[in-house]
Amino acid sequence: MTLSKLHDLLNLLTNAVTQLEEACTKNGTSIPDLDKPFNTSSEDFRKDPTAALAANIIGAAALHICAIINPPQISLFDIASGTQKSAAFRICLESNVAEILQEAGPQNTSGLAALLSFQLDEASKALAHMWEVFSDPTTVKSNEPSQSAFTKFVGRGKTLWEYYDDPEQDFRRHRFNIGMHGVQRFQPENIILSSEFAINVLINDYLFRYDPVYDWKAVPAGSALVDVGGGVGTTQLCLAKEFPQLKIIIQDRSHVWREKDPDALESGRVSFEAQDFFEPQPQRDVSFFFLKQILHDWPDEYCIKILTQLRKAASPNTKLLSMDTVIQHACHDNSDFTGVINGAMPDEAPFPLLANWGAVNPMGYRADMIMLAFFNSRERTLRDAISLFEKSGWRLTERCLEAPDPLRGVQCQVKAHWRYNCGQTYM
Ligand SMILES: C[S@@+](CC[C@H](N)C(=O)[O-])C[C@H]1O[C@@H](n2cnc3c(N)ncnc32)[C@H](O)[C@@H]1O
Repeated sequence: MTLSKLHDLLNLLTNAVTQLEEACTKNGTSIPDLDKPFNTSSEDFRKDPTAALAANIIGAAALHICAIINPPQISLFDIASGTQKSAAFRICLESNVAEILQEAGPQNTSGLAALLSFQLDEASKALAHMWEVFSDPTTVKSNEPSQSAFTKFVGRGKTLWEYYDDPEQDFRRHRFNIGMHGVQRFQPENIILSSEFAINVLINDYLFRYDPVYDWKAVPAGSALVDVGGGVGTTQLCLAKEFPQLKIIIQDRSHVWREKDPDALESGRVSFEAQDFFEPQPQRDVSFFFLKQILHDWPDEYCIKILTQLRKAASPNTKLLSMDTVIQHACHDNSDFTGVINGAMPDEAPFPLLANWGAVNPMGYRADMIMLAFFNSRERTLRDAISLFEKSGWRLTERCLEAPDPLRGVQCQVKAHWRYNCGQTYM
């Protein structure tokens, strides 16, 4: 390879630093100072989409340069020894050394700490057994959650959800539920509310577009939204507060339902229902079915069962909103969904970066591995999603990128919001 690629990357990086500087000067923000303790306001600069994108370009270009220039054996050892950092981190976390996580107050930090703790406990243990699953001809191609690394080697025959039902695992189940609050730390605050957003950002001559999730204000009073597998109900709380005209029903397995969010209940606009999503839904008028981080837990065959139950309970006007990661290919994708699915194609990184933003966009791919280890499931590409929904009687009509900074490093578990319509396509 000639050195020109390095020059290209360097130019990209330098231009992005200039853009970031201009955005920070305009907004009166600054970038974090590694010599000072973490402070929530040190992340404020990313609220400006131009600054957030510039930061991503800088990070992606810098890591891309490292990948080219570092000796391969060092890169390999970094990967292989990653468990040392995880082990040290877990000790810090469990023994409360990581006081820094508490600086922003318990509401904001406990979710993140619980999520990290889950990652270092259940998830790390399951991932450690991936080779055993891959090297066994009876499990390597399995699409059954009962054959996953977690079920076979950690849950001793129980899937994650069955494992959490065991009273001995009350602590871990509780931690998982709190950890789902932590997931929100990787998304824009009030992600579900991020409607009425339509920003265009021009950076390094590339146009980035952000779309609305849903125009909740336009929803008629009394409309019912059913959050299927909604956990303890945190996602819906802000929706209930902002849009009191909505009637919100949160469904989950009965064990989770015991832990429902007290704030959500107090609001009086949210009710909880024990409901297995593989079973028929109660017959009633539902305006929205909402699925957040449910489908990625299940292999296709199971997703089709869940979606088909929702389809059977839907009226012609029912919409299905699904929030999940959309995995991007590392190479350029020239699919064209123009006129078929609004906002279908993700914004790709500028050349010569990898189209999927490479190392600054790791979250979706990490989650993909976790879904495999726990459930023999996966994160899906847009094409995967289209196919899944088609097979279940739904038509994917729209994909909304989150706003305002979907490409932010840690946030790159890009929550895409797909809007589905009950069309004429139900079999
Ligand atoms: C990854 S969590 C997502 C929770 C919530 N939607 C959120 O984003 O915070 C998956 C949820 O699916 C629930 N779940 C698993 N199996 C279920 C089933 N058969 N019926 C209903 N909920 C189920 C779990 O209890 C858990 O709360």
